[in-house]
Amino acid sequence: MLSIEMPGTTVSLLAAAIILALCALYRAALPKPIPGIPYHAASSRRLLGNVPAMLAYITKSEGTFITYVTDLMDSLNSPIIQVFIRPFSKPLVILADFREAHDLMTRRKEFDRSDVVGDLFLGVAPNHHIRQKTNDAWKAQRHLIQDLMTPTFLHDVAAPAILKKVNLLMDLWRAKARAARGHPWVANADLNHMSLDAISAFAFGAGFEHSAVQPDLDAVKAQDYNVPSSIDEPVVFSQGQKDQLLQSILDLTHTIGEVQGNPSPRLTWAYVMRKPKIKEAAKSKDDCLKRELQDAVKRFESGNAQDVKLRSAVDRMVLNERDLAEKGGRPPEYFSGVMIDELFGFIFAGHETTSTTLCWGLKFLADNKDTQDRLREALWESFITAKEQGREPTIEEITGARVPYLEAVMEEILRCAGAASFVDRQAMVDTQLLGYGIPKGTSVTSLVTGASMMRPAFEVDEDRRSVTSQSTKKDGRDRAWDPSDISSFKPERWLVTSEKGTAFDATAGPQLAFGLGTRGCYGKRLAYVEVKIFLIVMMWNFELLKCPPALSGYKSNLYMTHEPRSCYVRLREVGPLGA
Ligand code: HEM
Repeated sequence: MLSIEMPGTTVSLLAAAIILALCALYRAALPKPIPGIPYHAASSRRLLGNVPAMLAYITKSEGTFITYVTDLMDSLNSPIIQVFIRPFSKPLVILADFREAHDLMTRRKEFDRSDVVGDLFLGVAPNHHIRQKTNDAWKAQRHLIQDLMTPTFLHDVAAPAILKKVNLLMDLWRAKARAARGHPWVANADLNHMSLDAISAFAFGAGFEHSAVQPDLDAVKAQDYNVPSSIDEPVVFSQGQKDQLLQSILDLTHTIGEVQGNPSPRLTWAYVMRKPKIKEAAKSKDDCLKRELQDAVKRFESGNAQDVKLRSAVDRMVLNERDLAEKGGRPPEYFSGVMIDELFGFIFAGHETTSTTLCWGLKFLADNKDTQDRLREALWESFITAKEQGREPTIEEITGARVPYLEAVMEEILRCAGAASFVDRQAMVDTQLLGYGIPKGTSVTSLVTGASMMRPAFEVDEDRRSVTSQSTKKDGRDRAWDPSDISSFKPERWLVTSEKGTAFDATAGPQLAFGLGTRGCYGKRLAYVEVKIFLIVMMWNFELLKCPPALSGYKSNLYMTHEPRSCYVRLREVGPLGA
């Protein structure tokens, strides 16, 4: 047997070298606070930074990362703090000040899309433009999905398809309301499935054969339900079996939530994407997207492209790629990774964000009867012909209507929900924020429902603000909510009254729900269309009754979006079609 003998001094030197290397590694992993920006002192001395304190807080208070940093900001009395959540990485800077966030996103060229967001979608859509910095490649890729948010496309193609899906949800709710006989039931999945059907209809057309709501409706109709003895006890409805494709899509989007806030997202993705279930889900999703693209290409190639009616976002993207290829003198790449990921992007960016917003909306409306009554009155007045004829408003009536109170309700739901709870940017150079030095590469995340948005703002010395932020104030273009009712759900804050009457003012005060600036939400207009159709049709058909306090809490979960923990509905049929 071969044995290696080492002299004692060599062993000691080796041991010392290992100890030194471990010490250096330990030091490198320890948080490196950015000078001046407040932080939790004890966390700065721990390898895992704020993570242990945050987990303890979340367990104790049933809070989330959002409530943790909000409380930390309060205790440090600062609109800007830093937290340490990734070993070996720069601190994450958290900002809760609308004026500075607005300035940073709309006027400060030193900030761009952050790597944190890029990492979040790495596994499911590595080629999606959300991961790119704002450069020529990003601009070129956005051409692929141009014209999808024009009023013509939204009103003529998207809205009718979405209305069909909302109507299917109304059928489900009629069936449930009749079976529930005044009892509440949990509605998160209903809205989640309707939003998945709606965004799929936008992406693939109203004729897309997969539906998440239909099996739920079939399941409710197939069963007799016994209601509990107490009227406040919820009825538990069984869900239908989803087909393989929709289940795959749900599984894939769910993985994004698992990676959110993870200290090493790249490693996690490498692991997650190798799981057999997720690998299979990704294949099933890719096969479906390729099939949809192939069908669209075939339709356009078999006839005169000008005469083929646009049915979906896939159709528009195929035409865009054809035109871009022609202009660039290259063959079209209809089935590239970029086309596939951009298409899937509609779903991962537009599905849960919208359904979570609607879940919060149901809660706010159920708990604010006056708002609900006023909204229904405003809708009855706007769609007077439909009401008199005892029918639902048509899609033309819906898309053509401007109802100030409805717009105010939508804006207020978006403000209070904060479904996408952070808006990220990254410093591309060494720069300044609220008077503190921000090293190049630092990610800065703005809280969508933090101070100045849903809580009174922190005081900030004017001279700590950026030059551009100061000039906004001097020009009288800064906006702030009245701190006395900033936390309340109050649609009226978005209305202005003049001698011409009452109008909706989108600039009445701070709003960060869709981010801001060049990298603000691409799908914002589609989201408004979906929320508008849903609210009109839902208000037309149902009254949302208050649920018992035990089912009406405002605690939330933070996965991919900021979701209400309990979203129950108790529905009574109303209106011209009501019982
Ligand atoms: C109520 C629903 C929605 C909310 C609350 C929401 C919110 C957001 C937010 C906060 C951002 C980041 C903006 C920024 O960094 O400034 C974003 C980006 C984005 N959203 Fe939405 N979104 C919604 C619906 C949609 C829909 C329906 C789609 C597509 C069909 C969509 C597609 C996107 C895309 C592609 C981006 C990335 C844009 C870029 O990086 O250039 N979103 N969204």
